[in-house]
Amino acid sequence: MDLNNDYVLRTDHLTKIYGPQISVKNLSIHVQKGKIYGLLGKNGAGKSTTMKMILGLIKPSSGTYSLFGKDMSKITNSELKSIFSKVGNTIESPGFYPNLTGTENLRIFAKLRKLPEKTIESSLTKLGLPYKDKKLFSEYSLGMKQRLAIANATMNSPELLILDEPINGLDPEGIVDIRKLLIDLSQNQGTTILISSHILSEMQLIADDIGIIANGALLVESKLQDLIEQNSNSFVFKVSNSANAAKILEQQFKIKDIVITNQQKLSISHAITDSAAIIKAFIMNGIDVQAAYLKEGTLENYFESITNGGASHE
Ligand SMILES: Nc1ncnc2c1ncn2[C@@H]1O[C@H](COP(=O)(O)OP(=O)(O)OP(=O)(O)O)[C@@H](O)[C@H]1O
Repeated sequence: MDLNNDYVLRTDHLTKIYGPQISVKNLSIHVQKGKIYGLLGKNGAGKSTTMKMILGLIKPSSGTYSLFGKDMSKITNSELKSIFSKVGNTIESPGFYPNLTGTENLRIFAKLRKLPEKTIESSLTKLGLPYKDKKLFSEYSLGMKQRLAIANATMNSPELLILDEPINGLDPEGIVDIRKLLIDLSQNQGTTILISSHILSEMQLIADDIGIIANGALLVESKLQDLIEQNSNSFVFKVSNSANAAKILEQQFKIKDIVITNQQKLSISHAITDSAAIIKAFIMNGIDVQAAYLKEGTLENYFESITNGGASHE
């Protein structure tokens, strides 16, 4: 990534230790102005802990971070207030009152921020929630609760929006709505967004940049596009003898970029068009073929390969 860029948020070796547990380890991430940054990791990877440190909800054990160019370990209380007035988030998960409606709940937060009534209506409408209806928060579905949290976080048009797993619990229609909203906020309003998720197919559709964390440590930080291009399609064969199969690919088909995964699996690091001819050649040489398929260069496949196991899909 371009390290000379204009960062709205930057962490520098941020670390959080709970007793024997290192929840976040030397994490340095760089979030550029107006971009959507996807913080990706399995459950327990350290995403929420990172976000809580950035929001000042928990204190880092070591390391620093800056918001809007200000080193947060060196700022005054009044600067702190003005910086956080430009940040919206869904992590503090405002104690929404169960016995109030969505509108009544947002009205409380709007009053605290001195926002007019019309922002409540427009925030709710943008998130597909009813304005001034009778449904109590306690009767909301998980998806509606998520939408209300995002409506609350975006109500004061924050410059930086920090969203912890905002699409968890949403139905497909809800996911599309949130995707459109976030892309609109980033592209048309210049909002910078840090979003955590383990739903990689969705992150591939919205993120500009990504950081992948595992066991609290950053494994990779990259422009999403670069990462997808560098990890393009591959073609996989599951066979009875991968060493012999590799020889046939090299000698008969002049294919060079072959990766032997194990005795029964190998892949070619690009898409191929003559898989039928290859399978025929394998069989004629006494090699059984259990499977032959194109593995797309998706974020999900990349994530699986570097985290050694696969994303959580719950
Ligand atoms: N207050 C705490 N005390 C002790 N350990 C904690 C505390 N908060 C988080 N942890 C641990 O730190 C690690 C990272 O947790 P964190 O919630 O940041 O992960 P996450 O990536 O957000 O995962 P999830 O998606 O499940 O929330 C986990 O092992 C968790 O058990």
